[in-house]
Amino acid sequence: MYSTAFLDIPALASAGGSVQLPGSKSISNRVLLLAALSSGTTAVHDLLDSDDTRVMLDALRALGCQVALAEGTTRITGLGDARPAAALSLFMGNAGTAMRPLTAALALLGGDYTLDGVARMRERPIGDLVDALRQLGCHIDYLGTEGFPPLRIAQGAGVPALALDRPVRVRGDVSSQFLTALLMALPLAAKSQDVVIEVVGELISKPYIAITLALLARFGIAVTNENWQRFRIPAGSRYQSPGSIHVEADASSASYFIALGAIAASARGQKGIEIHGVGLNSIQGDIRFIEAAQAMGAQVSGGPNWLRVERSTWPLKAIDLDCNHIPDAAMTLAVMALYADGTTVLRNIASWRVKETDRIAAMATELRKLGATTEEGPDFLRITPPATAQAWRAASIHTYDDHRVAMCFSLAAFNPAGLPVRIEDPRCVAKTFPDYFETLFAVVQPASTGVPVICIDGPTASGKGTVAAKVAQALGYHLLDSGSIYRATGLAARQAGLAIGAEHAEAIADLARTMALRFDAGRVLLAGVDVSDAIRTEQAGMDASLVSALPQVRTAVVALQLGFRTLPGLVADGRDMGTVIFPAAPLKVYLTASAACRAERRRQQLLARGINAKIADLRADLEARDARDMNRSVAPLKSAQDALLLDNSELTIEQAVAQVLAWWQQRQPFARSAAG
Ligand SMILES: Nc1ncnc2c1ncn2[C@@H]1O[C@H](COP(=O)(O)OP(=O)(O)OP(=O)(O)O)[C@@H](O)[C@H]1O
Ligand SMILES: Nc1ccn([C@@H]2O[C@H](COP(=O)(O)O)[C@@H](O)[C@H]2O)c(=O)n1
Repeated sequence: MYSTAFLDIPALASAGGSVQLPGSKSISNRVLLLAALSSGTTAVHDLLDSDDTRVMLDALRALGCQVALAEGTTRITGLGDARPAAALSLFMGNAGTAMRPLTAALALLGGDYTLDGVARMRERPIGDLVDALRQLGCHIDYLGTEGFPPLRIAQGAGVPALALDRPVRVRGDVSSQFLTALLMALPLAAKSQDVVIEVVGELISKPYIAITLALLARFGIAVTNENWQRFRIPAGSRYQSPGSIHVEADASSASYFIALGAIAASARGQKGIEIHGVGLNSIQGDIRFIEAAQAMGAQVSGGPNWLRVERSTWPLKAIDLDCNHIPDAAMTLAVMALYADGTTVLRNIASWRVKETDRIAAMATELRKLGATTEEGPDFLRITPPATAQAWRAASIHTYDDHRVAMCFSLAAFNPAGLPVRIEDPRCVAKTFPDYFETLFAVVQPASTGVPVICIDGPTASGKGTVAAKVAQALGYHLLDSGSIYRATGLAARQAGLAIGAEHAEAIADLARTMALRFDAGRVLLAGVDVSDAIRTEQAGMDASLVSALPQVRTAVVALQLGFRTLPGLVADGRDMGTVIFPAAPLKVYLTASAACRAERRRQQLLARGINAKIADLRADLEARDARDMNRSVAPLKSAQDALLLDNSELTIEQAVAQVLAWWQQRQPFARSAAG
């Protein structure tokens, strides 16, 4: 997951391969609550692991449910007749699928609870649900603004006598989650008589209600659906754990990859994108996004648990669509509209205004930043794509703490202008799809501009490694510590009993080419053994300097280094990154510091490892190493002609990092366009 301030996605050209989607958020949180309300233990397979499901799990644990995770299966032991003795404060984050159903369930369980969430949750309406529960006789108070969280459910003395002799009425035209919440909770009250729920107004998002009904049936509650207007829960209803249940992958998450297949040219040798975990028979309403994508020109095939999507009509066809049946996935259509042959209109999407953010306003604003023309109404959005490739702009997409905004705008990186897209706060995808960007990067290829590389070269102990690691971390880029490749080669040569010199150049080059070197979470593994410390000694540095002077060895490790250049970008540190390995890199830094300063830094570094070395010796060693690195015949250490010099003798690490990042920002197009 990317936890950086922003994530720059370079211009993309094609896609191909297969993706496995995470479990559905809607199904996961419904299953968790139903398992909690049942007696016995339910084994939940493929549960989504995300912010919103964690919120639900935390709440269930606080209520007294046992939750155990082992080998990808979550086991929930239901509450049975147990109730928490003391008052509980529950934090719901921004998870509507936890806040609404838990409010109803807790009101019907009895007890004292406070339910709150993040600032946006306090703006998301819940009044219609609370009204319905109050009608029944439940005691619920608002602790802030009327109609919005935080709430207090105050039924320490137990659930009051409920008015079940008449239908419970709830509005269906603001959020279908209110009805879902009642449907999941009211079986608790349907003991000696049927409970009837009556929908007031047109019921929106019926497919989500269909999911609720299907899952209730799996947990033993057979609700009668009377034309989506009345729902009857039969007397004597009891939640019964199915024992084991599988969570289908998220159909809304599939929308980004369906759109990807529709937008991106197939990568060489590939036939579009294959999506696993959800298929044509999905119980989720958002699967009907496929029909919308097909209407725009996508070619979609599939089976029970998989889909394949290929680009067909190009440009895509503009559509005018009532999106009430696919409220979440329809946001993806708004970005597909950027690639259409005219104006697309998405209608009947008023519910977007009360989601994680006001999604109509958010989408309109961010699409405009890219160069599109948009018009928004109370329940529609009209999108006209940029008229020409030149009319596209590199935008920094504000994501409003809304996972779907972040995910769907990643697809703007296929713009014909070859511009990158900046996604602000990429971590927000953790709500439903923590590894979204990693999954995307595994199946897309960059445009001709390539994957960006920042090179940081310089002499020994100038701070290259430290600065490079921090720059990479700030940008979410990969890191190539090229020195460690030479260090590992030196170690491998010693282990093989080879003296390091020209006479063994071929043998050492063979070792370098074939050694099983792996970089894993900051550790260096040689033939499966962690050699991170062994290659950091002063002797290993000298050996590295010797092997790196052998031309055969340098050639042997070129491909390995080039292989690090993967999406979304690379920071490479070494001696010849900017001069030889990545000569076209868009930013090259030559990082240096005075010899005295570098020797002192090295002394401090060794002291931290409990090694006391003389500063004069250290300085002599590093000057000898620099001299060899600078004077060897191949790829000598020198500043690339187009490198920027950074002498950090007088800088802190943070200042050096800030300078490199500032130079990188100057090379980005976002700053200019973000204001526009
Ligand atoms: N302003 C600074 N910038 C970078 N590093 C600094 C700075 N001040 C102190 N240091 C310290 O200098 C030491 C050497 O840094 P580092 O190991 O990153 O250098 P290097 O150039 O990668 O060395 P080598 O060439 O041996 O791999 C580290 O302990 C680092 O914390
Ligand atoms: N691109 C590179 C990187 C390193 N070397 C040689 O390896 C030695 C060790 O490098 P460190 O950065 O880990 O200290 C270094 O002294 C160089 O001789 C290289 O040649 N090219």
